[in-house]
Amino acid sequence: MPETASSPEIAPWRLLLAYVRPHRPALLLGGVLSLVGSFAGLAMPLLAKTVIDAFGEHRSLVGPVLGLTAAVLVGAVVGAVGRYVLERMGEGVVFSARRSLVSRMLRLRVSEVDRLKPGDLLSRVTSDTTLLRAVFTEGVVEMVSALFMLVGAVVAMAFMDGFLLLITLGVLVVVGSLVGLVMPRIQRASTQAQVAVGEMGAVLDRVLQAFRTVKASGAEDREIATVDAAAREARDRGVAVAWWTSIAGISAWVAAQLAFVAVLGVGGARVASGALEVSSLIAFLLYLFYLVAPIGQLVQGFTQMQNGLAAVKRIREIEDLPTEEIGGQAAETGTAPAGVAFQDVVFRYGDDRPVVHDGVSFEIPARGLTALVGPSGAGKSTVFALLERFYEQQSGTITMDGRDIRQWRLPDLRAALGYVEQDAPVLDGTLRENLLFAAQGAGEADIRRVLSLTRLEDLVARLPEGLETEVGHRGIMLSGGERQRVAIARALLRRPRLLLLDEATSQLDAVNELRLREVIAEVAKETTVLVIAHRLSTVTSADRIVVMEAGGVRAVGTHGELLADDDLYRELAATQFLLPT
Ligand SMILES: Nc1ncnc2c1ncn2[C@@H]1O[C@H](COP(=O)(O)OP(=O)(O)OP(=O)(O)O)[C@@H](O)[C@H]1O
Repeated sequence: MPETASSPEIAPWRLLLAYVRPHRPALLLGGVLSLVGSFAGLAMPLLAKTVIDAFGEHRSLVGPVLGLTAAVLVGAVVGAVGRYVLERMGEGVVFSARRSLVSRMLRLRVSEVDRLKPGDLLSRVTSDTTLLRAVFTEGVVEMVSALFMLVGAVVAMAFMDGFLLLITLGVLVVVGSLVGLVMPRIQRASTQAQVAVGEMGAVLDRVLQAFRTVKASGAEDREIATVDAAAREARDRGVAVAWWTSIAGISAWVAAQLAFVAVLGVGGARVASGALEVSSLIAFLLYLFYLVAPIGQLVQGFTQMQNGLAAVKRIREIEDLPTEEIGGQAAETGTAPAGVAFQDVVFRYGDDRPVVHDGVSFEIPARGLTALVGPSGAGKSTVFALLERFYEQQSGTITMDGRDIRQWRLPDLRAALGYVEQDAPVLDGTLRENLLFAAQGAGEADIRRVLSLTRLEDLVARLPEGLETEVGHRGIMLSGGERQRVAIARALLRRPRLLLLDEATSQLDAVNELRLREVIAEVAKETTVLVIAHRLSTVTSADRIVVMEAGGVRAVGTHGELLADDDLYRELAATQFLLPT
């Protein structure tokens, strides 16, 4: 399977070969067995001729009939084994393509995934990879064996009667040209069909992501119509493939019939004149029909090839996207609370996007609670995204422990951070799996400590199977406050040196808010905590508050200092944090 990225100019068939390279022995074995099967098939008319000749010459039929039977049996068995070997190899190709695609996908940069539609990505991993299987089982090998049959039949026919062969070949050339005209249309339609299936996945994904909103907005019918339009497009493209394939098929069939009539007429005359034996004419006609199947096979194989090539291009588009660079050398980074600093950081999400950070500078010492506040869109969550190195700033420096985070090895940097996103998701699985998600090695004592710290013991006691209870879509749905504390517990189990907590904007009830404040205060005693704060309780108990506005840092201070000195903060406190004025 291809390992390297950025090779847009490589021809798709080369990419296809790269997938099959590790499976060459199986392809060879399966191919040879299939050919042997075809060869047995090819011998059939000749063997039939020996039976007819023996009959005509009053010789024993035992030998020729046994030969014919053996050819049928051997051909069937060997062909079946060859087919199995190829199917098996096809599954292997699909498996390795899926594996490499998934591992590539999870290592993509966040900025790349931002631009992709999840549903389309899903369809590339599931349905496009499936098309690779058919390329080798029904594509390449069928085509090779069809060619073999064609050539074999033509050679055998040449031995029997050159003149009749000329007639046959004339018809074949006409068919070949017709099929050649149709092929590019099949190719175009199959690419469009796959794009349409991907698009349908993307539309469906959008609906499922916002399922409740769709229902609450009464938008079911409209969304059904959107999915329907995408499905219709996929169907139309599929029908176009079927249309052109059958045009190619019927042309081959009509040509064979025409050739049959011509050969029967001319051949009959030649038999009458004694230039040709009856048995040879029969064998010739059998071979003529043998040509029909391989031509159909060629058309079918070519269609599969086109599907596969289109799929390989779509798969490759993902494989060519840049992945994260791990960088640096593994280093012992300790477990002490970390200090961080932003210096003149300038950042935008893309070259054509507006500036989000326009010279952000602040410093946070190790240990204690720092609150980031500011109007919506000021760039607070972006501070976290940059610290996690989901994106890279265009200029300026971000340091942790005084060292530029770009010099850190990425896994080391992230291991030092605990990250709780706004509306942090609960993953499908047990509560224990959710807690251990970021720290697989954590022990029972660690779990108990974190559960007590995040005030989750009551929840665990209430759940029917405690930590082993399934939560999320397939199990018990947790409340907003519980989800948030589970997310904090998950981040804390990592023993972060810096905890990044993006408070959800949704209002928590008084009990949950008190619990959250206690949790944050306690965690801040042990480690550095940086909170994007939307609540008064978090802001007032912070050691320092960084006020952000329009991509810059406007002021830094304690709640009291900022209330006295900063107008924006006063306004925020009065409105956003519900401070009595
Ligand atoms: N992944 C992204 N791609 C492109 N633009 C983004 C992305 N994330 C955020 N932005 C833009 O960057 C700006 C700052 O967003 P950010 O989420 O950092 O603000 P915020 O201060 O955290 O806001 P809020 O308090 O509403 O969460 C916004 O204008 C937003 O549209």
